[in-house]
Amino acid sequence: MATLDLNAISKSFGTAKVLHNISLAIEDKEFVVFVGPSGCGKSTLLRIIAGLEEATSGEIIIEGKDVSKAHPVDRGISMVFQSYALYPHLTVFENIAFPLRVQKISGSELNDRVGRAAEILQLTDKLQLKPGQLSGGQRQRVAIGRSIVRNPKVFLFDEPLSNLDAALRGDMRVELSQLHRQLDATMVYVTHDQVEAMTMADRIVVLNAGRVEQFGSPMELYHHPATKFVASFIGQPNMNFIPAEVTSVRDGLSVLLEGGHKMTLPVNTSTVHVGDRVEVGIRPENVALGESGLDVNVRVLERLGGVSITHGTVGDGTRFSASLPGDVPIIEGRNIILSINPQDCHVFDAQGDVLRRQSAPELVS
Ligand SMILES: Nc1ncnc2c1ncn2[C@@H]1O[C@H](COP(=O)(O)OP(=O)(O)OP(=O)(O)O)[C@@H](O)[C@H]1O
Repeated sequence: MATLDLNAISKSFGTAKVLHNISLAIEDKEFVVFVGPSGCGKSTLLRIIAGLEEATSGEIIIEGKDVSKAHPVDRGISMVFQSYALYPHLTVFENIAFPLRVQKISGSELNDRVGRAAEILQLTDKLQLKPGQLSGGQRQRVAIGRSIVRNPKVFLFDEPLSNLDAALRGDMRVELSQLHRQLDATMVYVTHDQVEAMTMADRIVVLNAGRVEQFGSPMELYHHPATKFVASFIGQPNMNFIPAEVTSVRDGLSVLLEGGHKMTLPVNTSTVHVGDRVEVGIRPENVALGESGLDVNVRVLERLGGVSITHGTVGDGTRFSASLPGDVPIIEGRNIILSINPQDCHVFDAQGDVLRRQSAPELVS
């Protein structure tokens, strides 16, 4: 298996620049997920790694070797597509064996490699069926089997679960995580689904408009988002953002939140001044019903059983959601007071960059 380094990758289609100077060092056996909204460039970046698209500038290094100009089949990578791309007239066995036949591998080696892939993917009793006789999840496993038999250095996945229904997607997430552990392989996975990114990745690359917003472990991104974009993309339900005015920068950052609540937050104040506008980010799960705190008008209450999600507003109508205990005694239309621990707040400047916490070490983004 292998390391994968991207050095200053840029890509333009005509005059449209879709990737800007992307550098990433992916470690051996790492499961890295590229996540971001539609059009941010994640598929293009994956296709450049695969050799299906050429970068305008920059280098792709696999296991220390520059493969930027190498043909896709010579890069030691294997890609699993969203559309499975199975041959309907061939059996599962022949679909999985296909890349080996192209490489003129036959006999017992072919049987062994297909057999091993089928075993890992629990397809052994399906080998004589045709793709049309399989469920969506089983078809996706056949597509993955076709990757496994090639013993690639790096596996690439382009939204492989997006054609599956929600329940099956959940199952396949677990299967893919197990597969990663079993194969001990370097994997790069593209999705727009932050839940897939959070649950499967060793590290996540958050892309926004062709740039890397942040590269870090799921919990780093959750606890220490570098930008408002990352903060709003990672975590369910989404983080709340309340406009605020800086009232003091002595002994922490004191702010007056829209709606009148005052707080002093333990963040680095070197780049903000009294009178500046900032936004305070608060996760729905970081609040509790209290005696003093944020005054929220509850518009809608969603009882999910174990938790209740309230959707409401503060101040002049800024939306605010809270995740509270299932049986919480709340009535729609009434106001509630939510207490907030200043340690749980994130503060973003006018550019959307986070003000680092005083206590937290600087994180490399
Ligand atoms: N062959 C192409 N020619 C011109 N523009 C392209 C081409 N391929 C992609 N683009 C543009 O590049 C940008 C990035 O596309 P890309 O498919 O990489 O985004 P994505 O993040 O994977 O989005 P999605 O989740 O919708 O697939 C988009 O603006 C897209 O229109």
